Amino acid sequence: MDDSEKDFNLKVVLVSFKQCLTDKGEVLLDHYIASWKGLVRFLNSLGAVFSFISKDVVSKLQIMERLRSSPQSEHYTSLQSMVAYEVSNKLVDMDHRSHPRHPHSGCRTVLRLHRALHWLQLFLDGLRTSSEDARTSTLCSEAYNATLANYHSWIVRQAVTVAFCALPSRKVFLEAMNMESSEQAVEMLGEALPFIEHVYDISQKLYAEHSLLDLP
Ligand SMILES: CCCCCCCCCCCCC/C=C/[C@@H](O)[C@H](COP(=O)(O)O)NC(=O)CCCCCCCCCCCCCCC
Repeated sequence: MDDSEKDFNLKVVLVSFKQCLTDKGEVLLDHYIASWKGLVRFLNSLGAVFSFISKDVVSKLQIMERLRSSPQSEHYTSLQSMVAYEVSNKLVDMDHRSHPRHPHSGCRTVLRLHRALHWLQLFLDGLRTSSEDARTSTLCSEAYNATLANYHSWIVRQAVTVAFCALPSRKVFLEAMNMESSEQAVEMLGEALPFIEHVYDISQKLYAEHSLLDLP
């Protein structure tokens, strides 16, 4: 963790998920993208071993930013408006095709990030509730095996497992959050997690209602 990251506070990133939600329960895409950019910045601070992961997230965020700055941008203000627009205009590949027509639809791109948000939620909760001597790599892989692993190829799963071994101890990880103490970091996780869970739950319900949870 180099000094320039010292002023970077994970709490700001995790709590920023709160801004994604409107009082009507919409998930605003600009804030969703901004929160993910914060997560990528934190991930990059953990070391180059995770660069293959952050590169994939950055490429997906770029797809979403292109949609947000396209002539159709007003349809992409929220996940709800995005789903309504892409589904009603048949801009989403609903099943595997030999020649995908919409390989970079907003719906399928956000679905990949949405699944990763579930991993993050389980990992952070594991970090929060585990004992002092818990191994971060175990917490990470347990959360991964319960979520993203189900959607990844064998090769990706192998690469991820190797990357997990590079993770610092729980104590060092909590310190990397730039809070005063481990206790403060655990408390912060308890405050921030509900915001992530709320965004995840609303997105999950939206995707389930439109049968979009298995987009290729
Ligand atoms: C803290 C260490 C971070 C461990 C991250 C665990 C999840 C690892 C997932 C690795 C996948 C990377 C390779 C990409 C595979 C893609 O094929 C695959 C599918 O996309 P496609 O259908 O377009 O191909 N991509 C994905 O599933 C997206 C994966 C995104 C993973 C983001 C992981 C979270 C990053 C934020 C970490 C911040 C940690 C903060 C903790 C205090």
